[in-house]
Amino acid sequence: MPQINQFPLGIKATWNQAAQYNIPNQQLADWLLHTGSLTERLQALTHNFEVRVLGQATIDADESEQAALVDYDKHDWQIREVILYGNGKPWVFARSVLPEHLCKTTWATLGNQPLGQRIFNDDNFVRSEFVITQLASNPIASIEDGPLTEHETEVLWGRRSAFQIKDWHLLVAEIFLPDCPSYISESADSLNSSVK
Ligand SMILES: C=C(O[C@@H]1C=C(C(=O)O)C=C[C@H]1O)C(=O)O
Repeated sequence: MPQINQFPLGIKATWNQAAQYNIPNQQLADWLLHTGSLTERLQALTHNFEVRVLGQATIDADESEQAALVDYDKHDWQIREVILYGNGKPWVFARSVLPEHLCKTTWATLGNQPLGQRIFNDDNFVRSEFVITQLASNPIASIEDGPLTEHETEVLWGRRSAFQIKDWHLLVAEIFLPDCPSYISESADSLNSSVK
């Protein structure tokens, strides 16, 4: 797996409601609007799953993220960027805006555990509606050496949603990278040959 040393990468995107897009197929729509843990869904497709933390630090969120967090000006925040790998391939680039208070208390030991393991094992979390984006370029292209992907995908799709737990809000954005199973037909033969 290539050595990765750039942080923050950021996500330069315009986010809109799903209804404003012509999502090319039902399978991709199902992945983009999946309300359960993305980590768990990906882990079910591979015996080799890994979270690679690109960085996590107390740095400013971008304008779009600040606008999406109603209490952005009231608290300190950390940016966390990770790549979720399946079978050694980069499947998802995720960027989260997290309350520094949670990062220093409840999630002080998060490290390279999936954030979803904390969120989806706590019934107090409430998820907002997804907004969707399409990216013309791969957000991790600048840090991946070697062939980026075997799968030709003109456009990359992503989603973002806010979570609330008690008085805290956080934002999670996930870009499905070219090798993500979300783009691979789930007919039994093609999926087994592509992602296992
Ligand atoms: C929110 C989830 O956590 C995943 C793991 C993340 C992390 O470890 O930073 C970020 C976003 C997700 O892809 C999830 O599994 O749905």
